[in-house]
Amino acid sequence: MLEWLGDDAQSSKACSSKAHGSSVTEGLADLYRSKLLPVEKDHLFHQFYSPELTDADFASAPMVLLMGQYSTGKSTFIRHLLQRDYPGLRIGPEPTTDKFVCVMHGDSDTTLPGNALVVDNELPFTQLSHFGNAFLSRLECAKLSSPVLEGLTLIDTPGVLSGEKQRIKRGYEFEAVVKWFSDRVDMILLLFDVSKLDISDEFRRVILACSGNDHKISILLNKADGVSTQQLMRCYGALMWSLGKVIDTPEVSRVYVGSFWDEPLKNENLRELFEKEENDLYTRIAQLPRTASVRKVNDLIKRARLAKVHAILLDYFYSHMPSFFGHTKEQERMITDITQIYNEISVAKGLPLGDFPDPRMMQKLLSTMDFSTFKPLNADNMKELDNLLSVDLPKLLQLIPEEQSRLGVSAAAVSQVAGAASPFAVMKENGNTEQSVYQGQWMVAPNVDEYKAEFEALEPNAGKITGQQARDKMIESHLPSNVLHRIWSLADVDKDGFLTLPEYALAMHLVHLKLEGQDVPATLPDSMLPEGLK
Ligand SMILES: Nc1ncnc2c1ncn2[C@@H]1O[C@H](COP(=O)(O)OP(=O)(O)OP(=O)(O)O)[C@@H](O)[C@H]1O
Ligand SMILES: [Ca+2]
Repeated sequence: MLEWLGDDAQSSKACSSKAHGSSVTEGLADLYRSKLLPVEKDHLFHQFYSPELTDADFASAPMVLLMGQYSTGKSTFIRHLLQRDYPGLRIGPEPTTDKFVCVMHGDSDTTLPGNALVVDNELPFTQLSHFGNAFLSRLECAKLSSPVLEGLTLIDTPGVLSGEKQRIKRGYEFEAVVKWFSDRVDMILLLFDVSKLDISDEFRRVILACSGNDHKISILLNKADGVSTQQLMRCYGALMWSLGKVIDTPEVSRVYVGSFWDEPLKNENLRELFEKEENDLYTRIAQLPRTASVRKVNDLIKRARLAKVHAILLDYFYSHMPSFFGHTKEQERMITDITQIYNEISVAKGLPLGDFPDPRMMQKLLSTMDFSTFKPLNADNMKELDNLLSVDLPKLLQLIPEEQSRLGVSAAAVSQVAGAASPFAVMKENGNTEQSVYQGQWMVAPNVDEYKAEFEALEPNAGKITGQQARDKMIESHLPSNVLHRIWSLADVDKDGFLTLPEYALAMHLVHLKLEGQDVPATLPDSMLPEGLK
């Protein structure tokens, strides 16, 4: 359902893997090492803020972080997006996911425990080792082959429960981990269940941990088919109201309303809206590989500006230490007066106050340090850093549109409908791997005769019914359109946009199987086609 590129699966693979190893990301890694890292090292940047960046931090696929209170449908959403389960996936009405799971592309299905994940230098998770063993035992990587994951990594998270007990039981700082991820991901999806809109204190803290990354937040109002249209409108209002108390400007975040799974809709009234919303969301997600390059450059700009201010700040502390006596006293004075010092430096050097680090955080860290061990500014290194900010990074930003067109990443291709003939004009199927019970044969084969009367009642013309006629009939099942679309793609065997009786029988048989709880097969080998279609 989420096809990265046009029709040609092969070329799409080639392009999407190239997209992360692109010249922009390589250029960024080189610039970081030659022009920013020296300043970071001179002035203990890694002790104050975040560790040294690795090549994997630059080359990694874009990431989407899914968060929500328990049972809001996070894991189900991932299954829906991938059209299959990830290894180790558990779904249920009780709190089920108890780990952070990095769901990423791999040639075969495997899971990797947190300890192994954080020592893999090829992956952008090495810094997570700082959160300690209690966290690592709650971290996992699930690898699987999926076209969606070729351009994207998904982070499933444990549902947020309310209550102090859960906090203590965890043994690691949930919010700090969320902050780490939210700084690095490209999109944060906050899931809500229409029937449980209250935001617990715990979840509020988790959302607050994302602050500074508010622009990455999208909201997903899930299970929306479970209420009437009128109730839904009320829910929407109530959600914005409660979010307004947590996020500064919740109206800026896009809210996607729908029911993100493959089951029949409980309320048909809003089918069209849900389809459009789902389509919009998937188009947004499909565009992430493209926007990720811009995000990476912007993140580096942010980091470089902070490193500059930080270097000047530490140089100030160093040069204001008395030469002989009164070290401790002077140091304490500077820590107390830190905001005044910020102002002084801001004016003297023309640096915006917004670039300065949180003064309380600085006061805490500085209180354990000896200012006389800091280094004065290295003029050459600072010149390189200024050059990075004023010349190199802006130049790199300009390169991005060109690179994107070369890679051929086209948003239009993503939301393109599969074969104009499909009356379920939603999304493309994704050619996923066969995970179902079929394995090339029916348990109960479709019986064409059974559907004859039904088919005749639709008044076929020259032995065929139109896509529209089939649509009206198939929609009676209340199945969501993406499922009906997949069924249609399998049943319209000759792809002429019409259904003959055997094709119709095949379609309705698949509809009935789906309603009985079986998955729609990914492909139908000839041996599974009814008589008359082989
Ligand atoms: N769109 C939907 N409409 C109705 N029910 C749904 C929908 N999506 C998921 N569910 C049901 O909600 C329950 C919770 O789903 P799921 O386990 O995916 O949630 P979760 O957010 O991952 O939960 P946890 O935080 O506990 O891991 C399951 O019983 C699932 O079948
Ligand atoms: Ca889950």
